[in-house]
Amino acid sequence: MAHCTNEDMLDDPEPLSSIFPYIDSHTHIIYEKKHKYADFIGDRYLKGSLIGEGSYSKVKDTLDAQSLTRKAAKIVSRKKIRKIPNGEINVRREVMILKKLSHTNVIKLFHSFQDLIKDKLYLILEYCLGDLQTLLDNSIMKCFCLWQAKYYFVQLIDGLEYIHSRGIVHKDIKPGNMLISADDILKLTDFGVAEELSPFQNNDECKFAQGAPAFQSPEEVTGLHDSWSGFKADIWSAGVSLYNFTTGQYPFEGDCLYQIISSIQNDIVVVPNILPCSLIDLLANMLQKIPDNRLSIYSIKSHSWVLEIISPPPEDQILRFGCYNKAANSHRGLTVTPYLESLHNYTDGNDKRQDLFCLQGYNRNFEIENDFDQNSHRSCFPYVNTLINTHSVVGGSEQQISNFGESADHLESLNLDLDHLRLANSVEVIDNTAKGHGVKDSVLYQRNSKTKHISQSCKQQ
Ligand SMILES: Nc1ncnc2c1ncn2[C@@H]1O[C@H](COP(=O)(O)OP(=O)(O)OP(=O)(O)O)[C@@H](O)[C@H]1O
Repeated sequence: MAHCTNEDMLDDPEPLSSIFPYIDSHTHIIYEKKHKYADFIGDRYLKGSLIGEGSYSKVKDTLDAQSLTRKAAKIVSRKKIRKIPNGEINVRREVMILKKLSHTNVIKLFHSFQDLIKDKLYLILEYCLGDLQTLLDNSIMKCFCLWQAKYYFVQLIDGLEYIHSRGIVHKDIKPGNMLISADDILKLTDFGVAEELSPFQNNDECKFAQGAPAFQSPEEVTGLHDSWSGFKADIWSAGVSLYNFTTGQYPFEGDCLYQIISSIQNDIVVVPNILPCSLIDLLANMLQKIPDNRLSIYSIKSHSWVLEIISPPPEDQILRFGCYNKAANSHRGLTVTPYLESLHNYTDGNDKRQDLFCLQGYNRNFEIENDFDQNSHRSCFPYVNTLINTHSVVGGSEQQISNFGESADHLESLNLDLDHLRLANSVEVIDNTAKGHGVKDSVLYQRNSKTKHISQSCKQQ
């Protein structure tokens, strides 16, 4: 255990919350670093820190020890969901629906399982930086520039078109349920209240209203209808989301639920006239109170605002995760590092982690070039050791290759660039096409300011 006095603490970047203080000899406060024990979900997913919390779940940063990619583990407490009406049914429905879906703009579920002893359900999901609601809430203007609003809106419509084509009505479309991946792609999430239409049903009728009231359509909130078009209700919610993206406000508001419902039912939508006419027209037609008068996905995709090209604004006008907080990294640093250290009994002192510059690799047969002894390398760099070991047991399936991405940019998005492991630009990926799948293994590191290279032998399978 590392000890340090309170003077030492001044230079210690470790947040105080992770340090346990106690009093020694009346004069000094001695701080003892809280030990982090490696905790796996199953024998494959190493848990990192909490990245989000829902009403019955916690979402944790996770390293997939097989593919060495970053994932998000949604951990659902069954004890909590038993107290929520339909709680367990909703989670099971979400898993069932996600398993059937595969689209760029829908969150990917890699794995789901339960732990009967801990009474928990686990969903291993694609890792994202956060949701659009958080991004908007943390911005000054609370809205996107038109270019960025359109960038996300088009992806939202693509995602909706896909799920509708698979007979799924989302029922809870809102910015909080749109996650953004590290490569800035919108992912629809939270299918807990989604409805899967029966294959024998010849329409998209839904009977149960769910989701956030401010985003619900008039036909859902009034309670006057036995059923309504699920697809048109999702389009209404997408219209409310677009209104929010571009104005920072909601088209129908109120101080209480009754006022919101009354506004949705009765108020005419007012769009600020500083917005372009084509956008005003799109919003007005997506927010038509009569579902039959509302635009279809097809007409939204061919609407003039969607088709017209907007030039991107300067980078500082685009909202990014972390940009509202200068100290934060726009790609959150991987938080499993201390757990990896614990797993490998890493002790600091002469902190060789600082030497490590870049790490990326894929699959089998690493050879250590030049003077760097393999064994000392392993003891000095527990991370590399872990990664090499896990590589050696990984097969070369297409799935893993696609997890690894296609370019240096994409590799960066995998967020292996934690505090101690920074990606160098020179990560090399060759032939990522269906032809060969030959991803060139590469582990670059720097020691004593000298870049070295653990080279690869990439045989194609
Ligand atoms: N795949 C993911 N990658 C990164 N962060 C995520 C991921 N999934 C969820 N989160 C974060 O975790 C938070 C909680 O997500 P979760 O889906 O459990 O609950 P929620 O839908 O936001 O809340 P509730 O269940 O109360 O409706 C989200 O707000 C989001 O910021």
